[in-house]
Amino acid sequence: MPSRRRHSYTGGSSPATSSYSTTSTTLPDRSPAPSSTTTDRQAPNSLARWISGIFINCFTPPGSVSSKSFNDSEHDIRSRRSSTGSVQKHYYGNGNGNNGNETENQNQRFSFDEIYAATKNFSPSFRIGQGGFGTVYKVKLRDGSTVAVKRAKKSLHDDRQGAEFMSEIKTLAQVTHLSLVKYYGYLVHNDEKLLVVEYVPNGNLRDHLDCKDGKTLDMATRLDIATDVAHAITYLHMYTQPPIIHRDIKSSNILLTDNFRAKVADFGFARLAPDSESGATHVSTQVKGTAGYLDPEYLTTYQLTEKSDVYSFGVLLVELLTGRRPIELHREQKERITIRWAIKKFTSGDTISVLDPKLERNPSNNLALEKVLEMAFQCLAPHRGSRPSMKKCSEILWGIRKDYRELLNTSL
Ligand SMILES: Nc1ncnc2c1ncn2[C@@H]1O[C@H](COP(=O)(O)OP(=O)(O)OP(=O)(O)O)[C@@H](O)[C@H]1O
Repeated sequence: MPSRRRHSYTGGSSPATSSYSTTSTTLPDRSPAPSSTTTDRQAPNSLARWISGIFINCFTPPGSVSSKSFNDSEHDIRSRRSSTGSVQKHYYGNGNGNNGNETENQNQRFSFDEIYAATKNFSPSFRIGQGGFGTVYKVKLRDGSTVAVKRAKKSLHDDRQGAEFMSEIKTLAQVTHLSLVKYYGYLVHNDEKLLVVEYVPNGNLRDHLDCKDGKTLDMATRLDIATDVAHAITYLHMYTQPPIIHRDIKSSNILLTDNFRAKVADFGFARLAPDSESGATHVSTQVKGTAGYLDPEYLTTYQLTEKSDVYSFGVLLVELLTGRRPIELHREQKERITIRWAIKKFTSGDTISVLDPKLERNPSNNLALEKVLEMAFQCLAPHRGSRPSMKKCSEILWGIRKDYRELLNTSL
């Protein structure tokens, strides 16, 4: 498992963007939602300071989430005071919530008891992952289907985590796309909260880049994955109403199918994007995401737009091509921040040296590296206004993939 690096930036020292220069071309933004915000502050000065800021500020103050993102009335949540005086919330769906099992899922095909039995009381042998939200289990249901169950950490069962949990559910419930992990439902049972989602069988992208299964992802597969992810985020930004900003695009949130197609997971941090009609912008009092992937302009302004996802996607592209994590602390200083190192190499004309050493140097791989990196650096522009939309990224990637295949076929 990759180490967890989720951090919340809580203010204090001014986080900063990099002083690097990107390639000069600026792609037109075709995103329908406004990506500029009411204030456009000065770009900060140093990526290094920004990174260190993240490490210094790596905590989330309890109760600091500003808004509860689940609408009680919409979901028939009935609050009542328990004998101990604490407020308990119960979720009623189809009326099948017997034995303390309550579910919001209208077409319930699983119950808490079933999941509890199938995992032998959440035995570690059914565990497939661990994240900030809690532990993930692989569960075979009685109808023969397999699902992934995310069990919320008990220590996080406070209002803050509750809001996050509801946020994830609400967001997931809205979206259906081949390249997004499907939502099935959730269960609340006493102090247990379980989120039930589509099981994606082939692990996460980070583990594959680390060759945990002993096999290297070839360039064609990496391009397919990049294209799938671009399509999924484009869908969130353009085809959901209101638009959804993922907020936590990273390699451990990219899950792979048996055919190595990508599905974007983990909407726990997702928030609804600014409403394009009203022109409102989301100003959050706390920044969430993962160190190394966070948009520096979001860190400075606290204003969230789709372009924050574009930035994280740029980091992900560099990770896909180099095989390196966004932050590699074991390396010498000048190579620790992978995007900085890659940008330096690219601008000095030494692009080829950043290619994942596990990949063959050949004309088609070199072409893909050059083209994808060029686009990645546009995504990483310090100012969001200079970044392409995800739709534009999808189009460019599609073209790169086509050129790559053609060159590959001619050189065979
Ligand atoms: N739907 C799923 N199908 C298969 N495996 C999954 C699924 N969801 C999560 N996993 C596995 O569990 C791991 C942990 O997932 P989780 O989303 O809880 O945390 P994370 O993305 O690694 O970290 P963070 O909490 O910081 O986002 C994933 O990296 C993946 O390997």
